[in-house]
Amino acid sequence: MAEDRAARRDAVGALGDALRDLVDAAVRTEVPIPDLEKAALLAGEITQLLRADLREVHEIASVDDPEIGERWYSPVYGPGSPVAPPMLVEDFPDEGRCVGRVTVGKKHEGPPGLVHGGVLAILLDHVLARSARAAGHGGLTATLTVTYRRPVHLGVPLVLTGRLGSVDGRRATATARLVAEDDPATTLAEGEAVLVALRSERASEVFAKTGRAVGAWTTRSSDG
Ligand SMILES: CCCCCCCCCCCC(=O)SCCNC(=O)CCNC(=O)[C@H](O)C(C)(C)COP(=O)(O)OP(=O)(O)OC[C@H]1O[C@@H](n2cnc3c(N)ncnc32)[C@H](O)[C@@H]1OP(=O)(O)O
Repeated sequence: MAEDRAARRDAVGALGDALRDLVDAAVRTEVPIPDLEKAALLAGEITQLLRADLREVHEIASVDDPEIGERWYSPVYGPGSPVAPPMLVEDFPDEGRCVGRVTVGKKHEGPPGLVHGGVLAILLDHVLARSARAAGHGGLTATLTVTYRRPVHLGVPLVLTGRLGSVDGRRATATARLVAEDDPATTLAEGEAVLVALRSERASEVFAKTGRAVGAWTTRSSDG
């Protein structure tokens, strides 16, 4: 079974890579209209193939690991997600820190040539929540503050560092910083968040429709 899941994860990742290439080509192409029309038909055929067996919208993917918290279709880091940049994230739980590495492409453009501010917010939110989660203080984002200091260009390798700050009961704070890999001294954007772990009875209520225990995403590790 474990081997089946590993093989499926590989296949999901390969499809994700192919679809991200497709999305990149789709948002950059200047081919003639007949070619656009042909591409739309071909895309429809792929959709039909995949729709033969779909999860319900609340169902967790068979490739996911809700106990650890990894999600194969995360819009931030999911190997299977066509909309994920995707960001690669490394956890340093003992330091309450995580580091994300990402290069944002055309599909996430805001002002011409620049990364959309909302996309920067999702990337910051992820490393903020994840730095707390990695250190055992998982929770939902209650507040998120983003400060945009410099324009962030498409196609530039970026590094995001999230750090757990204080922990007080179910509430934790975290801070994050975004820089270009080749200019780590210049802050491009900063994030601050308050993360609140759900009470376990509330978590059961909120996530009932998934039919699974999802503590990895919502509660402190000490809550089980
Ligand atoms: C390996 C893979 C990793 C995976 C890593 C995962 C990364 C995923 C990142 C995704 C993060 C998200 O997008 S999360 C999704 C977006 N966020 C949400 O959907 C949250 C929606 N909001 C809510 O459900 C609620 O408002 C909560 C849970 C935030 C709080 O409700 P509650 O649980 O009833 O809280 P309550 O009892 O009132 O308060 C508990 C304590 O928190 C404080 N508190 C509550 N709200 C706030 C607030 N906005 N600012 C300050 N403090 C607050 C209260 O004062 C109290 O402190 P005291 O009196 O005890 O001192």
